[in-house]
Amino acid sequence: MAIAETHPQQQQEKVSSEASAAEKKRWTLSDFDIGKPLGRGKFGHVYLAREKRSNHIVALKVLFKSQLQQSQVEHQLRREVEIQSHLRHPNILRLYGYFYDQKRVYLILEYAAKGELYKELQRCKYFSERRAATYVASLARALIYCHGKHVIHRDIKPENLLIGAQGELKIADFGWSVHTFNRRRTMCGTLDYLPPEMVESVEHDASVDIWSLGVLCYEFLYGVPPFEAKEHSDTYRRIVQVDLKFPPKPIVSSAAKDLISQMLVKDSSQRLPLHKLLEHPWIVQNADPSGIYRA
Ligand SMILES: Nc1ncnc2c1ncn2[C@@H]1O[C@H](COP(=O)(O)OP(=O)(O)OP(=O)(O)O)[C@@H](O)[C@H]1O
Repeated sequence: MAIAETHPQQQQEKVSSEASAAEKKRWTLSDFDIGKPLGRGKFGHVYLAREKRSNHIVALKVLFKSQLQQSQVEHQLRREVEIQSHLRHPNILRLYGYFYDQKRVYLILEYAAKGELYKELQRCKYFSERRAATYVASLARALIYCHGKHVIHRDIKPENLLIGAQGELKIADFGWSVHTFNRRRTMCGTLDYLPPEMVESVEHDASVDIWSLGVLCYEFLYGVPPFEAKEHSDTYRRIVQVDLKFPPKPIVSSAAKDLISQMLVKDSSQRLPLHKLLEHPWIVQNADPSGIYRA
């Protein structure tokens, strides 16, 4: 598929290695037929679009440069594009490429046909254990993949999750993600000189995603996040104290509560590692191995 070949890194490499070769293809708006609006975000709009040559359906996110500049998020966007365009996983929304004109930046994204997860959660109030476990397992797999590439998401929540055509979950927003080792350091081999606390800090930092996944698992099953409170300061206090309570309704199995309790642990080194999560009885018994929830 033509469109998959053109993430920015590849464009860059091709341009430098084939400097004298024929002009390298770059995306422009005229490569796409624009369809219905899919939604709007803080910085622009998202449209259904079709790449004319391949007929491939994508979501085209149009961001206004002026708004990005005003909110000083250009740096964040650059990082998001750099990170997301290099990730290939069935549960991570693909970013195929980008282009820009004078006023706008365009992101060519995988189209998630079933839309936003948080709307589904609002509609259902809370999910069944089968559905929640299937989603949690697929997110754990996606995060294991990210962490293996030293990428920490840091912002796992229902608003950042989309649902694909088959019902599979897709992590969509990498705006707060970080690449924990800069490439020079790893590639030059200076890793050898890093002290243990810095080597360990990768694992250590990655455990923030385990916490967020625990919060998300709770929210899937109860319909509200675990440390919710009227005032910000109360939520803050409840998080710091890990004031975790399981309400009597809806009824949730003790296996699910056990898993959540093992993820929402204050000492980050004691949180259940994601590969262990996949072996937890609640996941094994409830998650659909295909990663697809069928109603
Ligand atoms: N790849 C996609 N496939 C299908 N629908 C999408 C896709 N990306 C975005 N949308 C829809 O467009 C809406 C706006 O997306 P966008 O990412 O711009 O904003 P947001 O995530 O809601 O907010 P923010 O501006 O804070 O990032 C989403 O809420 C979703 O409904």
